[in-house]
This record gives sequence, C-alpha cells and structure tokens, in this order.
Amino acid sequence: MSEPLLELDRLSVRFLLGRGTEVRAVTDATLQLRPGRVLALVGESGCGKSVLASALLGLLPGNAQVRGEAVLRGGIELLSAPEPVLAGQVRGRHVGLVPQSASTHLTPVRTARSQLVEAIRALGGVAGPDELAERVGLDPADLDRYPHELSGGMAQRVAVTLALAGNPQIILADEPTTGLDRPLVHRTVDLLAEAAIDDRAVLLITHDLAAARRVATDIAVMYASRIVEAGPAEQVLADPWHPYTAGLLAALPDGGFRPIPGHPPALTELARIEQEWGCVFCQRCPDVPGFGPCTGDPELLDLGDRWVAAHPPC
Ligand SMILES: Nc1ncnc2c1ncn2[C@@H]1O[C@H](COP(=O)(O)OP(=O)(O)OP(=O)(O)O)[C@@H](O)[C@H]1O
Ligand code: NI
Repeated sequence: MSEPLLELDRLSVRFLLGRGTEVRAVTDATLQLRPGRVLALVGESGCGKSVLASALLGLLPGNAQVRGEAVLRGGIELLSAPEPVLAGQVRGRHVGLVPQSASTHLTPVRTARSQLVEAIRALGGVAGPDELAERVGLDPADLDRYPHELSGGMAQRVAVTLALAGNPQIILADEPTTGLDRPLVHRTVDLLAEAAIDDRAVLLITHDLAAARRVATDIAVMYASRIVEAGPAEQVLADPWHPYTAGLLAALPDGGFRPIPGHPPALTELARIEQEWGCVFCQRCPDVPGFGPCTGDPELLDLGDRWVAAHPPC
C-alpha cells in the first residue's frame, strides 16, 4: 500500500474547563489518509469529529490540551508545528479545509470571486477562479454574487473552491453537506471524492452514513471521542464488527429506520463511566441485555487494514 499522506498516532484532545472538569473530545485517535482515498469519519453529533479536524490545523482554543502525533508525508508534525509553519505551509497548501457551516466563513461584504481570487493569490494557486468554479459545478457568473445572494448549496461549493485554491494534497471536509437536499448532497460528496485523485486524499467528516457509503473508500467510526472501528468502507458497511456501527446502519432507511436508543454519554463523564462500566457504549449496547457491565477495556481486534475495539458479543 502507498505511503500515507497523513498519519495520526493516538491523537487526544481534552478541554480543561476549570475546577478539575475536563471534556475528553478526542481519545487516542489513530488513522491514516492515503493517496487516492476518501476516508469518511462518521459518528453522532458531539463525538469529537470537528475537534479532531481542528487539532490537525492548529485551530483549537487555548484551553485545549493536545497529545499524540499527526505527521504529514514529508515530515511536518502538525500537533507540535509552530503557528508560522501551520499558517505558511500547512493551511490551504498541504491541507485544505471545507469548514462546518461553510457560509458563515465567507466575508459578507465581498463577492465570492474576490475572496477566491485573494485565496488563490495568497496560496500561490495555479487554477483560476472560473476553472475552480467549473470544477465544483458552479456557474462562474455566480462567483460575482455576495454571500447573502448564494443559496446554501452554492455557498458550500464556494467553500470547496476556497479549499481547492491552493491545490492541497489533503482536503478536510467537515460536514460539507449539512442543510443540503439529497441530490445536492450527492453532487457535493461526488465532487469532493473527485478531489481524491492521484496523490491526493479526502477526509470526509459526516454523520450522514448514506453520503459516506456513496463515496468513501475507507471508514472510521467514532463514538464518545474514540474511533471504535475502521477499515475499507465496503467491508465495514456490509459487515460491521462494532455494535455501534451496526446501530448506525440500522438507523438508515434501508436498515429499517431503527435508531439506536439512548444518547451518547457526556464527554465530561467518560472517565467515570469507563471506570464504572468498562465500556462507554455499554449502556446502549444491544449485545448487553439489561445493561450488564462490559468490564475492562474493550478488546482490540486488529487485522491490519481493518480493526475494531469492542467487547466480544456476550
Ligand atoms: N472549546 C471547547 N471547550 C469545551 N468543549 C468543547 C470545545 N469545543 C468543542 N467542545 C466539545 O467537544 C465535543 C466534540 O465536539 P465536536 O464539535 O468535535 O463534535 P462533532 O462530532 O463534530 O459533532 P457535530 O456532528 O455536531 O459537528 C463536544 O462535546 C463539544 O461540546
Ligand atoms: Ni462537527
């Protein structure tokens, strides 16, 4: 297999809230982004997906404590890189971001075109604004609109052109389809997937498992700050090993519309729940009749390209 463009090794992020309270937003996340691949990071709202992406770009607030490693091919370690390196070499150049709620990231008083032209110039991009617009299926004339004149779908596309402006090897797309109708969801994820050609890769963050299924080559499933299962998308979706992944699939229309009962635990409570129950998924796990405790750490089953951390079914 080709060398990864980005390798995360046990990335953890905690937010210190004072008085000893902390939010464990990401715990020991390990994953690789490989050339030509689209990795979908899926999981319910609040499980830590956006925090993981923000950590990679040095965009976390001051109360965040980050551990682990995230190494770009070529050697830059993102978590310890100083701000001038992140600003001058990483953001937009190595790694482009399509931010969550893209439209709010556009400056309201300037046309999309002027913002895109500025990004291309600042990042030394070679493709012009019209070419980028066409690549994402946007009429170049729409670039002359102000953000408030753009529909949600258009604003989303402008955000993608901004992420593509510096011709980055890696695109992090954080919920790029929120608020779009189904056909537009398909078009947006399709064009993102098209960006994962040659020596490029896409990390698609989403809680839309159907969108992930459409374009992802690989999947990482996140629950309560941890990646609990990862592997080739086709295999994971056809035969999930973790009961949480199975639950997400059962909640889809073609899975029978059976949402997982209950809610994920509060991320401030993870340490206590782990200590008390062993497994943080235990209280929602269909494999545990009557919520019996899964004691001890979940077991890791690692077959190289596919792994899961769970308690074997009772
Ligand atoms: N600055 C912060 N201080 C404290 N907690 C934070 C901070 N930023 C994020 N969090 C918490 O970290 C957790 C993970 O948030 P994150 O935005 O990564 O979730 P997500 O998986 O992206 O969810 P969504 O699908 O809704 O976007 C949440 O519980 C959130 O409240
Ligand atoms: Ni998010």
